[in-house]
Formats: sequence, structure tokens, C-alpha cells
Amino acid sequence: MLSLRAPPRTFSPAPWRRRGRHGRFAAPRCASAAAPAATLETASSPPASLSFPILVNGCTGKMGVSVAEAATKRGLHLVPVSFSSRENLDKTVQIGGTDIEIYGPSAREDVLSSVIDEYPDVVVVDYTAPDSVNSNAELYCNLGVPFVMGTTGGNKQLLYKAVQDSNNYALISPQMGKQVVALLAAMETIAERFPGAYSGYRLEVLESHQAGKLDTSGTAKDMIACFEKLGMSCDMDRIVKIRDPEQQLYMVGVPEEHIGGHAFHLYHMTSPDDSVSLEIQHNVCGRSIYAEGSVDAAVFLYKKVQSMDPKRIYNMIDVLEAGDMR
Ligand SMILES: NC(=O)C1=CN([C@@H]2O[C@H](COP(=O)(O)OP(=O)(O)OC[C@H]3O[C@@H](n4cnc5c(N)ncnc54)[C@H](O)[C@@H]3O)[C@@H](O)[C@H]2O)C=CC1
Ligand SMILES: O=C(O)C1=N[C@H](C(=O)O)C[C@H](O)C1
Repeated sequence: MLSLRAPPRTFSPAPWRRRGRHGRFAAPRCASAAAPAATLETASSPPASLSFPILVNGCTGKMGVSVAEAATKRGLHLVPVSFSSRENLDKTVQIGGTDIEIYGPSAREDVLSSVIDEYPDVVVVDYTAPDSVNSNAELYCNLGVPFVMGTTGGNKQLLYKAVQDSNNYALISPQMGKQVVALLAAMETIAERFPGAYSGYRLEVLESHQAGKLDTSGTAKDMIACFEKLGMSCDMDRIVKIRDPEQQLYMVGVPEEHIGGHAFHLYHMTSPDDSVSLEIQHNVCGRSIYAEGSVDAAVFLYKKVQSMDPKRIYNMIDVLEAGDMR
């Protein structure tokens, strides 16, 4: 993996480093702890007009908690069950007044079957870990429970195959933030309309996330697929992953209160003769944009299941296209 101490030849100095923390193009400011984006976003959200049971898998983790909280605030019925990769955890997590019981891997099939018996119209939202994506998806597909897969990583082909083969309903997206998804959709449109328009351009990609993030940004990978259609090449191994809090603070410009939860992305393109450069950034502080988007995704999928829509696999662009962009 590339480190910032040993940047690739085309990547010196790092675009974020070049600007410095307070430079003209420093990363845009995020809401401070005193005025968290989450408060603003959830406060303006109207309650859901419909309610249904939602099981959030991964309530021991940060996204799991955020989604469960957002679902409760929207008036959905939070199923008091979640799972863990560890046995004998014997743990209960309290979210919005609900005690969520956490079960280990050996109990998950029986427990999830009982949940489906009790709540036949339940939708699962998964925020676990990259190495659990495929086994969790197989479980949901075997039991025929519709799911939103927010967890990144895993084997994408196998994930889609599992859903296709089982004819289950699923919404899969490595990016649930609708405003970021809209940017991705725009990139896909540009790539389709102008294939090869940036042939020969060099692409440098940097992404910074909280230190606990295990995999490379799934969003960056989807953006890179668009850049490749436009004629640029970027080896996934050359994505610069920044996980060091010091670098995030002083080089990337992440506000200190968001070191533990942020997603900053920078794509820098340069023409073969260095005469042209272009840049795209999307910088998110906190997790509310994903939590709100995940609840929108669950509501969207629930409606598709209830209407027995023949299409089974969706993504967040489908949610935007359905007109749910706020
Ligand atoms: N699609 C999107 O918009 C977003 C996706 N993510 C992705 O969500 C995932 C989780 O992110 P965080 O909550 O920040 O991580 P985290 O590490 O805080 O939480 C993950 C939790 O899942 C648990 N876990 C692992 N394997 C499990 C299994 N098989 N069953 C049940 N629980 C299991 C872990 O013990 C941990 O508590 C990552 O893959 C991340 O990339 C994160 C933010 C937004
Ligand atoms: O792990 C995260 O935090 C995030 N993961 C997603 C990704 O890998 O693209 C979305 C966002 O970057 C936050």
C-alpha cells in the first residue's frame, strides 16, 4: 500500500498537503460539535407516513447505532435483535429506549427465522464488516428476508449472484449519502456520454476515513469505475488511504471532533502535458447523511416488496430516481 511518506511519482506533493490546512482550497468546513449536522438533518425530517419492522444488523458498531437511532426517530419499529461476529457476547445495547439483544453467529439463523415469523414484513439493514458481507447476504437470501446492504467490501459478484439466485429483494450501495450518490450518478452520466474524453489524463485518488475503517473506500472504487470509462486509469492499489489521525488533522484538514467519523475524498486529474488539472472532492463529517439515507433505502425497499415489484435488486440511484431527494 502507498504511504504518504513514499508517494507515487505522479503524486508529489499530495494535493491535500499542497494546500495545507488553511489553504485556499482546504477541505470545506464541516459543522462543529456545537452544531452537529445530525441535529439539523433529523430535526427537519418529517416522521415516516408508514411504519414497519426494521432489524439493524451491526448494532454493536457505529453505523448500526446511527441507523437504529434514525429509524426510531422516523417512527419505524426497531426489532430488538441484532447480531455479532463474536460468540457468548451476552450483550444488550440500548437505542432510543429499545433494548437490543445481541446474538452470536451460532444462533443467528434460528433467531432471524423467529424474527421473520414474528415480523413477516421485516426489512434488515446491514452495517457489519467487509468479511461478513457475503455470509450475511447468503443468510438473508436463504431466509428470504429483504435487506439493505450498507456494508462495504466482500465479493461484489457473489453478493449480486446470491440475491439473483434467491430472487430476494435487496438494495446494495457502498454510499448511502444521497447528495454524494447524486454526484456519483452525474459521473456515471458523464462517463456514458463522453467515453474516453479524458484519455491519457492521470488520476490521483486520496481518501481519508476514521482509523477503524478496514477497507478501501467503496465509494472511491465506484467513482474510479466512472473515471476509467472516461479514459483515465487508476490502479486500486494506488488509492492513497489515510487512516492516521495526525495526518487527517494537519494535512487533510478534518475537524478534530470528526476524526473518529469522517469520509473525505479527493480525485485529482492532470492532462498528459500538465497544462490542465481538474479536481472533485466530497467530504463528509459524521454519519447522519448515511443513517438518514439508509432509512430512506429501507422505506424504499419495503414499498417495493409490498408492491411485489418484479425488479429485485436496487441501489441508491433508484431511491433518488423515485423522487426521494432531501
Ligand atoms: N454504505 C454507506 O454509506 C456506508 C458504509 N459504511 C460501511 O459500513 C460498515 C460498518 O461501518 P462502521 O459502523 O463504521 O464500523 P464499526 O466497526 O463501527 O461497526 C461494525 C460492527 O459490526 C460488527 N460485526 C462484524 N461482523 C459482524 C457480523 N458477521 N454480524 C454482526 N455484526 C458484525 C463488529 O463487531 C462491529 O461492532 C463498513 O463496511 C463501512 O465501510 C459506513 C458508512 C457509510
Ligand atoms: O466506512 C465508512 O465510514 C464509509 N464507508 C463507505 C465507503 O467505503 O465508501 C462510505 C463512506 O465513505 C463512509
